[in-house]
Amino acid sequence: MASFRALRSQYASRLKQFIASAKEFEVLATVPPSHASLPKTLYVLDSSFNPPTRAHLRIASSALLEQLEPGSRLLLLLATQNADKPSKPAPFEDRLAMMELFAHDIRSHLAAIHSSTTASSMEHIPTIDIAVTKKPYFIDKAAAIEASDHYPSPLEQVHLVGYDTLIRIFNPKYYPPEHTLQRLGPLFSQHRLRVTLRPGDDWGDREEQEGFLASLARGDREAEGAPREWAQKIQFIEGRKPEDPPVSSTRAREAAQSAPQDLEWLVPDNVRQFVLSERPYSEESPGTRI
Ligand SMILES: Nc1ncnc2c1ncn2[C@@H]1O[C@H](COP(=O)(O)OP(=O)(O)OP(=O)(O)O)[C@@H](O)[C@H]1O
Ligand SMILES: NC(=O)c1ccc[n+]([C@@H]2O[C@H](COP(=O)(O)O)[C@@H](O)[C@H]2O)c1
Repeated sequence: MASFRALRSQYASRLKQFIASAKEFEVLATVPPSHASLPKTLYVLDSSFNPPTRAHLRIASSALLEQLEPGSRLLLLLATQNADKPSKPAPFEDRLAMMELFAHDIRSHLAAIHSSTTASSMEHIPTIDIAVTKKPYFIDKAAAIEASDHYPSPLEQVHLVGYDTLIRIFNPKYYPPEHTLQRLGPLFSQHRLRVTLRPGDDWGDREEQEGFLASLARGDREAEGAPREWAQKIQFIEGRKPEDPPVSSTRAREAAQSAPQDLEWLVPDNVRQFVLSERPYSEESPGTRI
């Protein structure tokens, strides 16, 4: 693995080229870098990776463990523009460097689980792509990935999101000028969502979250343009256990500033080393921002 500084500067220059280009989506790196076989399923984890956390690790690895076979591929996707937060002149290169370190964390995690069940080889551990997009909405991210010559076509995408993001995908305010959910049609005709429950004060308890899918399946959202059949394209996954503390990037950024010992359970090992060594969230650092 390259040094943290070298990683950051590699990504800074690749990112600059991407931003200056007309491209909407680009794979900047692949872990491991060798030529991988063509994927049959593409799992996509879109995040701000600010920083990648153990929640992201669980979301990605539980999906990949469902079918640990050659043919699954994971795409870690960073959007240079967010649906809600204003874009800022950003040192995204820190996040991209952390995404690459996170890719190694995911592969080590999968290898450790795999080797405890079989005589292991890294061959079965999925390849991970690190990519950027200029598109903030999932419908456009999915279309930009489809249009990319990096992957075979057609290829089913499984978007890995938390419950809070599912709610936002189903908010008609994002789909002007008609503001109907029909715009999600192309996403659900070809792709799926794998949603991790995120029980808590902000988004309701587990029963309330499961109620979302039941309501969609009953046809309660058809007047807004969401046919009941879409419920079959959405899989709900158990989140953290009630006794475990909630993990978020916000909490990891706070820990980096005031309780670095908590980073141990908030972020995976390689990411933690980067955060402790490069201090992207310290007051003086130009990397501090949401
Ligand atoms: N603890 C969690 N449980 C379930 N889903 C999660 C969790 N953490 C993140 N996700 C999901 O992972 C995706 C990427 O997360 P994101 O980068 O927004 O992390 P975050 O921790 O919510 O960030 P921040 O705290 O900076 O708002 C989103 O779809 C989000 O819903
Ligand atoms: N309707 C949508 O597709 C939609 C709505 C809100 C957020 N998003 C995206 O979800 C991702 C996570 O957003 P936050 O970092 O704000 O939690 C971002 O890439 C954001 O642009 C998409």
